[in-house]
Amino acid sequence: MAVNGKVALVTGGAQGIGRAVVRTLLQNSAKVTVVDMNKDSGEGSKTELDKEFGEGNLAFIQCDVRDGAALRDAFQKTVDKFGHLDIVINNAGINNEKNWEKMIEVNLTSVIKGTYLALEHMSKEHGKQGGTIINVSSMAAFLHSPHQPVYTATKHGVIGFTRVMADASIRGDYGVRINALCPGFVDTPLLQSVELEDNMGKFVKFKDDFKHSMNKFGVLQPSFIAEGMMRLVTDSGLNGAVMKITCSKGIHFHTYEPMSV
Ligand SMILES: NC(=O)C1=CN([C@@H]2O[C@H](COP(=O)(O)OP(=O)(O)OC[C@H]3O[C@@H](n4cnc5c(N)ncnc54)[C@H](O)[C@@H]3O)[C@@H](O)[C@H]2O)C=CC1
Ligand SMILES: CCCCC/C=C\C=C\C(=O)C/C=C\C/C=C\CCCC(=O)O
Repeated sequence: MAVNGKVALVTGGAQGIGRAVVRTLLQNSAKVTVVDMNKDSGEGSKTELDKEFGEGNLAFIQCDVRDGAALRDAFQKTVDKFGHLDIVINNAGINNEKNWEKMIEVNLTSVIKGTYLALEHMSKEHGKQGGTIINVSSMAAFLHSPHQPVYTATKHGVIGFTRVMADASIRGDYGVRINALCPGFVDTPLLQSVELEDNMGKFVKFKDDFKHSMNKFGVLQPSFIAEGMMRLVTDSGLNGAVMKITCSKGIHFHTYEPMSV
């Protein structure tokens, strides 16, 4: 899929990985809606990106992705403003082992909601023209990040859900590609949460282990994750692929046994 003239919606796009992805989409002449709960960084980012790429290409909608009605409204507003929807990146995520029920809502339930809403606006089943969905998981889904049980569970969940939906899309002829992206450690504000009892709860006592892991595996830059994301968006041969990005191997794909049915 060529990105020029396409319309994208990125959750959690106000900072970190999401912001880098938004910037790359704008560089490639897409129209983009950022859906994020953080008003200050969302508006600040919009001001900067408007200066760089011109006004009218980027919309910011303040929205907590856990609020299903508000998320639905954000999708509708994107279509009302830009005319259609082609690319949805379910990226918003948190690290909070203390409030783990909230983390499941943000990291998994909202990815499911975002995927179903994306299909309503893009699937041929709904009379739409097709598109692509990328759900952000993590290398934690493969390495079972130590002392991070619920974060790890949510990221496993994102992969399972995404792979099944990719298969459903083929069988149902939705015309929508659905992929998961799994970065290793990335230099964003989320990474700093590892130091905080408010985020890690009783697991904060293992913060030195986490830092050791980061030193061992290395920390990626958000722009490199955006590069991987663009490959998933543009390569129409990749439905259902699970992309991994690490310092040691760069951008690569997880391989699975073929399904027996
Ligand atoms: N930073 C890292 O090392 C890695 C991050 N990831 C995943 O990448 C995704 C993005 O993470 P980062 O950019 O690192 O985090 P970040 O904390 O820098 O940015 C996350 C963005 O999501 C927004 N957000 C959080 N909860 C929200 C909610 N309920 N509703 C709407 N917006 C919400 C925040 O306001 C923020 O702008 C997450 O899903 C994360 O789990 C995956 C692997 C590694
Ligand atoms: C384990 C500490 C987590 C701190 C929480 C904040 C950020 C979350 C980060 C991730 O999602 C990534 C987690 C784990 C995988 C890290 C590296 C894998 C690299 C593997 C390799 O290079 O082969």
